[in-house]
Amino acid sequence: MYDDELAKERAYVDGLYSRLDELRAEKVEQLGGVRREKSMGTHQNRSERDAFATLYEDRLAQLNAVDDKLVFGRLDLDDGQDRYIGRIGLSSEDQRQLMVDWRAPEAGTFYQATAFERMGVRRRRHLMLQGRTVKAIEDDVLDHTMLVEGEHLQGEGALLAALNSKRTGRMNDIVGTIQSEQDRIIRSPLSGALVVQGGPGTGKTAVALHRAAYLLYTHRERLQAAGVLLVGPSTAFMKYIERVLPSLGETGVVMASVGNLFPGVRATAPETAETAELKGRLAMAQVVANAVANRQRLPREDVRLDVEGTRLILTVRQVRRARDKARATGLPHNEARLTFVKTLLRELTEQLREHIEAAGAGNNADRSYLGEDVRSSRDVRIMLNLCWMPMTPQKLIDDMFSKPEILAAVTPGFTEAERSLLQRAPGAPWSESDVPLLDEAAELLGEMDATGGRAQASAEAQRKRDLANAEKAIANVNQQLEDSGVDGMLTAEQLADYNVVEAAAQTSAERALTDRTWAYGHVVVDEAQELSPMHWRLLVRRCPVKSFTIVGDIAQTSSAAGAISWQQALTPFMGERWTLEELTVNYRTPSQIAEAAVRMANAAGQVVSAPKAVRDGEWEPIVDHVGADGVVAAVVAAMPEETAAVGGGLVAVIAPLALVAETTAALREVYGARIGHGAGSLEQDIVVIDPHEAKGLEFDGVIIMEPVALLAGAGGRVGDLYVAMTRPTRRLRLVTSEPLPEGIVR
Ligand SMILES: Nc1ncnc2c1ncn2[C@@H]1O[C@H](COP(=O)(O)OP(=O)(O)OP(=O)(O)O)[C@@H](O)[C@H]1O
Repeated sequence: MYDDELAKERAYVDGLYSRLDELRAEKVEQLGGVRREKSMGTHQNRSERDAFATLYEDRLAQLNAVDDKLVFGRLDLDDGQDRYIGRIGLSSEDQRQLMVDWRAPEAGTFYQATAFERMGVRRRRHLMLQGRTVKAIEDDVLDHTMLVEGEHLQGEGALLAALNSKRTGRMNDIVGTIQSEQDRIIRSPLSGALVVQGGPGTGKTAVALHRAAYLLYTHRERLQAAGVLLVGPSTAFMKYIERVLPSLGETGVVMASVGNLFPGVRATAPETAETAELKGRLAMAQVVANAVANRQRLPREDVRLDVEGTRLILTVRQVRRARDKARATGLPHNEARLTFVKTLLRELTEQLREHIEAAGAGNNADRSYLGEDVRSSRDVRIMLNLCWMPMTPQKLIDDMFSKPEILAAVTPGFTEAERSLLQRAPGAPWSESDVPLLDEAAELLGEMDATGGRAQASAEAQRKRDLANAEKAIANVNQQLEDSGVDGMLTAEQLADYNVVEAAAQTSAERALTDRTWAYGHVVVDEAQELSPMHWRLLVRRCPVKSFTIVGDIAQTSSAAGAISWQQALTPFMGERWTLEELTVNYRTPSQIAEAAVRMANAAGQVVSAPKAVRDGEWEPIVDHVGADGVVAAVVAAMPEETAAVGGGLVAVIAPLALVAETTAALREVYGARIGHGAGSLEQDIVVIDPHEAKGLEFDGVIIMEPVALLAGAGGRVGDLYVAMTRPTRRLRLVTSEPLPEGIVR
């Protein structure tokens, strides 16, 4: 019986792959066609062909990316029809539906139907493929009249098979085994902010990625031009997840770690918890505003300026009036500078004219050069810059933190201790908590080129005003819709429209990455508990319609600037416009290890959501007590046992930052290139990382070094140790020179 069914499914799946190959060949043919014609015809013809070429290339890339496990399910329905569910939709040449895209409404029952609520489904079949071959099938029979003796197919559950598979250092999609509580979240409406709270391993990252793919599919018209931004905690994490969306047939999502959210800056410098917390406070927005105002200075007294041998006087009053006029434009600093400079140049030119006329010197021809004389005077240029210096965000923030007199001037109300937390050397590398400050500065400074390329500056200023108007209009429309109880997402089209500013041949994603003012249609934030209020302020700027998916676990917060509750973190930015969903099942960590992590957190006085683990493991956590100088050696000694236990899987050593380098070196002496460390080293089978880098990742086996140090480094929170303990899918070992934190051992 089973073999017959298997043979039938194999034949059907062969047919699906043949169709996929046919479509691929078609696209290759079409692409070849437009490429051959490319150099001919008018400019318009060429650009049309370029557009077609891009379209075919995208479709071809999508067809290539979905090859692995193309299909994973089949539904048998009450009406006698069956329906195959796969990564994309496929139809035969005569438009017969062969396979439904998992995101289509009619595929929803594959994830939602239960024996209690069948939703018209008699049987759900999981097809488990290896390469292009169906290796096994497994049925959930929902209609019990179908349960004929001997017909109920057995086999290891598709879910457990996925969970028990060895980790590769890259996240896989879960499209074949999405559980119903996850599916409900993935398919939630687009508008507003959705917060997904869930303990470790509950699939938050998986859900966030599948939701991004779902939203792009379901709201393609609204989202394709504006784009979707996905924000994660670190570059190692972004690398870990980077293959998931392409495997779901989506390549257009813009992905950025928190440190990369400001174009042109890669912020990775470490920083103390106290400094990060202080820089993350909302009060820093005012500090940055003060720093900008500080660059709009008045001279202490009237100044004399030399213009071609003539002495002119610039009064404090004149400068103040010009400053007020420039500020009244409401433009950002660099753009308002034009008004400031023009006003003073005009007044100084007038003064020069009066001097020359009074002296009876010069003729009309000379006078036309007066303006130029004033503009090119060294004294005048220096004075104008001193009073209103054009600035880049980088220079503003760097000066503010490295020049004590500026720092003191812009931080009234701060204590000396707080100022010393902010102080640093000029040109010091950027940290993650600098990113929102740079963004805030860029917002207040505007574009640099305000006097040089005037046409460009005024076009840019016009664009900014248009953008601001559109945002205002959106806010109004949203408010009206909200007041009348209607979903407010009509506005994404408008967004898309005003993003199409310089419609170049770039994709939205490419443009969005380099454009700080890009307004996304939706933003997905992973590990969101780590974000400071200033980070949230930046993210809301990136998505004025406030359409967000926010996933995280409050108990895993380890940043001192991070969230204590979702309410506290989000209310300042979203008001009450957010809803909370919870995920309750832990798919990663075996019960023995998950329970030890919860006991440890509880013993430290922290309440954590304790999701139910779907699997029991083979081992309780293993503990090695060693002398203070024996920790590194103990890790090296334990490694053969650990790698053997996970049989070729991935092993991670999670160490306090201070021990990472020494441990990596000691392990390399034995294992050479098998040892990776730091971001992007997940291809090796043994890695050494610190708790920050471990966020969001998972490994077959984990060795934690000095758990007490992880607790101590986290400023009273259990986040780092809790995160580290919940990374393994199979085995956990702790190597400690101090008494173990309470709760870990039963
Ligand atoms: N429905 C599912 N089917 C198969 N695997 C799943 C499913 N849900 C989650 N998983 C697997 O469970 C593991 C944990 O998922 P994920 O990393 O998304 O959890 P998380 O909630 O983001 O965890 P953390 O907060 O601890 O980083 C991953 O290997 C993921 O593929």
